[in-house]
Order: sequence, then structure tokens, then C-alpha cells
Amino acid sequence: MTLPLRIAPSILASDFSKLGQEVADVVEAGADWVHLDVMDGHFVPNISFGPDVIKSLRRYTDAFFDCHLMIAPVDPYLEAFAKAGCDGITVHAEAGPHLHRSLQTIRSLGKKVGVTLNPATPVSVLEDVLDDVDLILVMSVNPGFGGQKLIPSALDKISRIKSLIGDRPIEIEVDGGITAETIGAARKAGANVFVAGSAVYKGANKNAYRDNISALLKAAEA
Ligand SMILES: O=C(CO)[C@@H](O)[C@H](O)COP(=O)(O)O
Ligand SMILES: [Fe+2]
Repeated sequence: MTLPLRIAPSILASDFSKLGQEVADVVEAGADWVHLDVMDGHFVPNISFGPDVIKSLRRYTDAFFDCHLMIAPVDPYLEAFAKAGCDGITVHAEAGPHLHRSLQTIRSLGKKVGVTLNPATPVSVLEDVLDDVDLILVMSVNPGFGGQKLIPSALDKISRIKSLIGDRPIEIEVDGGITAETIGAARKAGANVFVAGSAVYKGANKNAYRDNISALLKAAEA
């Protein structure tokens, strides 16, 4: 099944001193989704922001909030992120601690359900949860930081996931090192949602963001 191509800028690369404006600007510049990287300093070696910040960002846009939770254990916090205004909630396969329970909880909260695979997480973890997810997030870098280089083995992993899901309407999202140079290969492999932090937020103003998103779209469609 062919799902729409979506650009999901990660606000991790934005200017945190004016986060609300940065979210509004990137949506005005053509972002389809807003990617929110939540880090706990435990599951990943960095700390970003939590549900209160997401709640305050909700005032700046109605765009889809794609919440990538890099926290463990994640289950105790799912409801807080749902209430904060996340539209999609994505948990790492290892973070639950029980993946199936986490996915069922997100479903029961009425949100789009996502599972994330780290570079070393095998595709086989998806086999028994395929009918419980709306989105599979493939990390193409080790999670924790923006501005890293895409790990090439992620492309083959995306192709294998694409075959595995068959005609299920599951979004395949790729996250890490997506630039105008790498987006085409990720699209060919089968991804339809592209997270891009540093490639979108370079230039630090709305016009630059618009140009950066256009360049990504052009490269993805080439
Ligand atoms: O989840 C993560 C990092 O853990 C990402 O969403 C990055 O923030 C993407 O940043 P770039 O690689 O596009 O700069
Ligand atoms: Fe992310």
C-alpha cells in the first residue's frame, strides 16, 4: 500500500529559547508532521523535554504531533503524553517493558500507535505486533542526538519491513541522518515518513525552513 510522503521535522534541532515559534514556523514552511523527541537520560544518553512542554506547544499548531518516546520504562508515562496532545505515540521495542502492553495502551488512549526499532533491534520483533501498530519507526542512527550520519544498514532493514507488512496500511518512518543526499535511498527502500532535524532547521528562519523542506521533497521524488 502506498501512503503519502510526509516530512516530519524534529524540533530537537530548533532554537529551544523560542520553541513555540519554531514549531509554528516549520508548519508554515510545509512540514506535514512535527516530530517530538522525548529523551530521559536513561534509555538514551541525553535529556530533552516532557509532556508539559508538549502541552504548551499545542497552542502553536494543530499539526500532527509525532511523539518519539525514548524513555524507559515508558508505560507509566503514556497517559500523560496522550493528555499533553500527542497524536501519535511511538515507543521503542525494548522500552515497555512489555511491548504488546504498551501498544495496547496507546491504542486505548485513541492515539496512532508506533513502534521504534534501534539500529541493532531485529525486524523479527515486529512479527507478533504487526496488527497492533499504525507506524514503524526505523532508527537510522543510534538514538539520543541529532546531527548524526545515517547508518546504511537501516536501508536494507526498511526494505525487509516493507516486505513484511505486505498490504497493511502501516507507515514506515525513518529517523536520523535524513538529508537531501540520503532521503531518496530511504524512499526507494520503502519509507514514507521522513524525520529531519538538522536538515530542516538549518538557516534559522522560516524562509530557510521552506527551502530546506522543498529540497528534501525534491530529492525524495527524484
Ligand atoms: O530521534 C532522534 C535522535 O534520537 C532524531 O529524531 C533526531 O533528532 C533527528 O535529527 P537529525 O539526524 O535529522 O539531525
Ligand atoms: Fe526521533
